[in-house]
Amino acid sequence: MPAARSGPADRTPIPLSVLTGFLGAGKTTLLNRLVADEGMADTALIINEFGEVGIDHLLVETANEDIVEMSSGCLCCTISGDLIRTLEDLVARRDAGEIRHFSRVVIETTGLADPAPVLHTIMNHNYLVYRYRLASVVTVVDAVNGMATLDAHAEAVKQAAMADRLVLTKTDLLGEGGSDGLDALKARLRELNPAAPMLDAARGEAVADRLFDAGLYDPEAKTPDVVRWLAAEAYDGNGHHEHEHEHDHGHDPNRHDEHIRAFCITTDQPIRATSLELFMELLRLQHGNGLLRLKGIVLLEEEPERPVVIHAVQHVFHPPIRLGQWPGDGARLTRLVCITRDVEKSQIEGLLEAFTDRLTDGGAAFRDMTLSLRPGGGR
Ligand SMILES: Nc1nc2c(ncn2[C@@H]2O[C@H](COP(=O)(O)OP(=O)(O)OP(=O)(O)O)[C@@H](O)[C@H]2O)c(=O)[nH]1
Repeated sequence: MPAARSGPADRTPIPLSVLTGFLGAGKTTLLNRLVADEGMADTALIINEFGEVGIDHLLVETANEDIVEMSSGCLCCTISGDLIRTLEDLVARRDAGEIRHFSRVVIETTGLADPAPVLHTIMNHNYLVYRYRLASVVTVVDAVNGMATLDAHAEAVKQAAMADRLVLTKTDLLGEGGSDGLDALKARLRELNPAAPMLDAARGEAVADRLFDAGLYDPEAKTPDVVRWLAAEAYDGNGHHEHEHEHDHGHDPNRHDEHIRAFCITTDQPIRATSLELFMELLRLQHGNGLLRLKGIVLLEEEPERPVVIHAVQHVFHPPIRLGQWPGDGARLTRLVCITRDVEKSQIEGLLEAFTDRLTDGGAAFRDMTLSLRPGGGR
């Protein structure tokens, strides 16, 4: 196996994407196409079994029993032991130059899997959290059965709501008159998840670069591209996506979608660094389960010119990242985009206000009472 390493090991955290989607949605079919995609050349793909992905014709070299290299350069590996071991092993072999250098990891989850525990596993691991960072959640949705699956399964709704990219499969099977159904499915997905681009697999749109380069960092420039990542404008406007349980549009109130909220909270009130930590901690404790995704850029009182980027998937918060300057038009505004299940905008807004309110000195009471519990709390 050729080693692509020269000099010291690259310690830049490796972007990691999770590919999910309901049973039979078309994950394996998509992966089959992707392993031949040149855009996968620097990717290590983690799947459950080689048998599921018909890779034999693309196989170039077998590094060992768990890892094979495709003609595209994509490394394909099965889970050996558990996911933690596989990820540790991959990065150790890359550092040692035993396998081809890769700069992206994609993990395929099984059909019923909730992607959150996969991310928890990695982000709660003392070492892996520094070697990998979440780039994107990609959710495959079947255009033929998608509506029925969303009606029947809360997990499918959750998978769609927490995605950074949505891939529609089987649109080729819709035929004449199928476009109404497709439009309705797209509208439903858009309401669940206002910002995630939808890519049509049958039209060849689901290529590696469009699927997996959805993280905070611009893959070319390797600098944070917060404006693209937050896509805060997708949550603006008519408030339709913030559907605060009005039940005025004839939906079955038991539909799983009715539990999902997608909204953006904006404020020009700065927050102190310690208050931000407490805000995140309380958010995690009170609403972690329902916080499907949270992405944000935050105005700090101590250093208003250097915003902090925060990112959470349910109970797990990434280590915050401090930027050198404000992105885009430079407006110094805290923006939090949230996709939640059974958590209202007013609940998160209220919590943030408690920590930014000048009258209460930015939640001084909370801070003073709780800081002693968190020795050396900041990252
Ligand atoms: N016509 C058509 N068939 C598709 C497409 N995507 C998937 N299929 C078919 O749908 C079936 C299920 O696809 P898979 O790729 O196995 O689905 P999966 O999500 O991996 O399924 P699980 O591993 O069971 O969760 C297979 O028969 C595929 O051939 C598509 O875009 N068009």
